[in-house]
Amino acid sequence: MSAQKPVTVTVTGAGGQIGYALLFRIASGAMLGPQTPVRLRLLEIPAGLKSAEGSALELQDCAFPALESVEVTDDPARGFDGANVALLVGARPRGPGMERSDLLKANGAIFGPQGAAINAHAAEDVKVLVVGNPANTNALIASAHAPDVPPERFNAMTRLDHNRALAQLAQVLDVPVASISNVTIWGNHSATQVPDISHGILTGPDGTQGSLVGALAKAIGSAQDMAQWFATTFIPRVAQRGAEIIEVRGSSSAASAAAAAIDHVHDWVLGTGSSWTSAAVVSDGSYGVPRGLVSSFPVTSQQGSWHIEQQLEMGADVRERLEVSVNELVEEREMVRSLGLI
Ligand SMILES: NC(=O)c1ccc[n+]([C@@H]2O[C@H](COP(=O)([O-])OP(=O)(O)OC[C@H]3O[C@@H](n4cnc5c(N)ncnc54)[C@H](O)[C@@H]3O)[C@@H](O)[C@H]2O)c1
Ligand SMILES: O=C(O)C[C@H](O)C(=O)O
Repeated sequence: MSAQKPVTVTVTGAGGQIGYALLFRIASGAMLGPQTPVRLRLLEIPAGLKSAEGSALELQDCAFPALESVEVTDDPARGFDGANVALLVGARPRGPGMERSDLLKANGAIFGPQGAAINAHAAEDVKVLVVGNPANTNALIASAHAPDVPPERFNAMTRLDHNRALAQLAQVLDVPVASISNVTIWGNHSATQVPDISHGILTGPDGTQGSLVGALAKAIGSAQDMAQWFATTFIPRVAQRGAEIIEVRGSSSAASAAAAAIDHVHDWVLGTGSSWTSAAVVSDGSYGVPRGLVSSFPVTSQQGSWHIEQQLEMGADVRERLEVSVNELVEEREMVRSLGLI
């Protein structure tokens, strides 16, 4: 994707909460750079069209220099036609009394056909980020219906979990977020996700780098207190932050989810540098995660492709937690298989 060439970006669920927080940042150039012309396609179901059309009017009123066009449609063939980047946000939320299998079934009916439409109509270089929950397995479903698109191009979003972890750490250490690097979220975007700080680096104001774990032990009191804080405060805080937001706000995270989607695609397309981030990508078998599952890993991006960081040492605790999260992904895959969705 060259910098000046127009990029077609499709957003599903564009009339929803995340859509409203996402569209204006894409159009302003926050995702692909201010010099990259963007053609936006807003894909909705009929019930969401009015809301998406309202956003299209507001986008026009912003007069963003990089925004070439906006089109609203409820036709997936048109919505994904020529798409270079597709953000699959629209999903069926969990309703009262709904089981996980009901949710997977309802979303299979969305992500299967959308995967097929991407396969048939998107640009050859399409990159797909699934945000709608359950994101990892929805990405698996969409990818299964797009046999001509390499599975590496279907990602699920764990960048919000990654950003949440960075923010919590920065707060405890009273340092800028940007001074913390090489933190990882492993596994599923669910309460079983595995935040891991064991390789974390803290960069001081003078550029010197030290161990994040060491700095935390100092800030919290001792290595033992730090381990206790990590297991009983930090991990639940990060892994259950989505539920906390729902409780406090009355609906799920929207602006922070949109910001994370912007970060994910920005880094995927424009590169990460040497520090890694977290993204759910198709497993190549690394770290014992079964091949083909969409699982979160530490990743860097160069020239538009993610690379899973290799040969990181993994402590017993991280390994055990990852096994639980991966087992959940395996169960979800079995469930969608038994429902005939993949
Ligand atoms: N991965 C993450 O970190 C993360 C974070 C926050 C939210 N989410 C998930 O993102 C999803 C969207 O959240 P939201 O707050 O924007 O929800 P929302 O209900 O406000 O909006 C969803 C929109 O999707 C549309 N939609 C439904 N089915 C569609 C289809 N087949 N095609 C196109 N559009 C369709 C709806 O009409 C609605 O406008 C939810 O599944 C939520 O759980 C994920
Ligand atoms: O947790 C949720 O259900 C919403 C979302 O996935 C989040 O992490 O905020």
